[in-house]
Amino acid sequence: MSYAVKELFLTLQGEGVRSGRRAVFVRFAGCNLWSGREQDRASAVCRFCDTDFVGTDGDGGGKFPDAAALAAAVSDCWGAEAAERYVVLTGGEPMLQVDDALVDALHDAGFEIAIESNGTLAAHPGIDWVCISPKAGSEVVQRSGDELKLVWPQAGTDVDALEEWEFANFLVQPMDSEAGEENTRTAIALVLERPRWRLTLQSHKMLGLR
Ligand SMILES: C[S@@+](CC[C@H](N)C(=O)[O-])C[C@H]1O[C@@H](n2cnc3c(N)ncnc32)[C@H](O)[C@@H]1O
Ligand SMILES: Nc1nc2[nH]cc(C(=O)O)c2c(=O)[nH]1
Ligand code: SF4
Ligand SMILES: [Mg+2]
Repeated sequence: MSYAVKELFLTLQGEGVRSGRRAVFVRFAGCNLWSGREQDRASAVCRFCDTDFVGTDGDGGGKFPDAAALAAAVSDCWGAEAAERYVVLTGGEPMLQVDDALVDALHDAGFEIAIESNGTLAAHPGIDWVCISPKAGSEVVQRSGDELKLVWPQAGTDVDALEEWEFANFLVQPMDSEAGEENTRTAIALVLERPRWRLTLQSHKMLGLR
């Protein structure tokens, strides 16, 4: 299978439990909860997306003809260091494209594989670190993993129901929007009410990283 990748870059994981870790990010093109076009945002299932995932024209992006080609690009981007090789598959929605061949090729290249997914498609069982970020109004089928990252606030979210899901970590991330500061305050209030949850901030945005 070929893969449509918007951009591919080296940075630090900015979000979640593994925030601060050196990682290659592969941002797959396309999402099943929004077309990515501004004129469709108001009618999309997911309306707060902070990301351009349309097309393959970003830095390091392109159409990769097969898993070996994409794994080679990830490896080149990481560099020679053999230890702690770490790749984050994101998007758009990565589970629209991630398959056995890609998971095997990345593992063969020595990478630990993380995913950032909206959870509407089952995560590939070979992925080593599963982060699911549920979207109100969508049907989440992937209800287990390493971290559940709830962007807050989202009207229509049943937080009690989310707490029944099988995640090792429950994180709340303020929604980046015009109401950003208020969103941070309400996220803090959620954590103060519910000790099981922890606050995570999008540190890459504060640090000027991608
Ligand atoms: C762009 S999404 C791509 C992966 C996948 N489609 C998903 O939604 O999880 C990457 C992460 O950014 C989060 N995110 C998107 N827009 C955001 C915003 N405006 N504020 C805070 N987090 C946001 C998502 O919830 C997700 O955890
Ligand atoms: N530095 C950095 N960390 C991230 N963690 C999750 C991201 C994403 O867009 O999936 C992201 C991102 O876009 N940049
Ligand atoms: S599901 Fe993820 S990529 Fe898709 S629109 Fe929402 S935040 Fe953006
Ligand atoms: Mg991002």
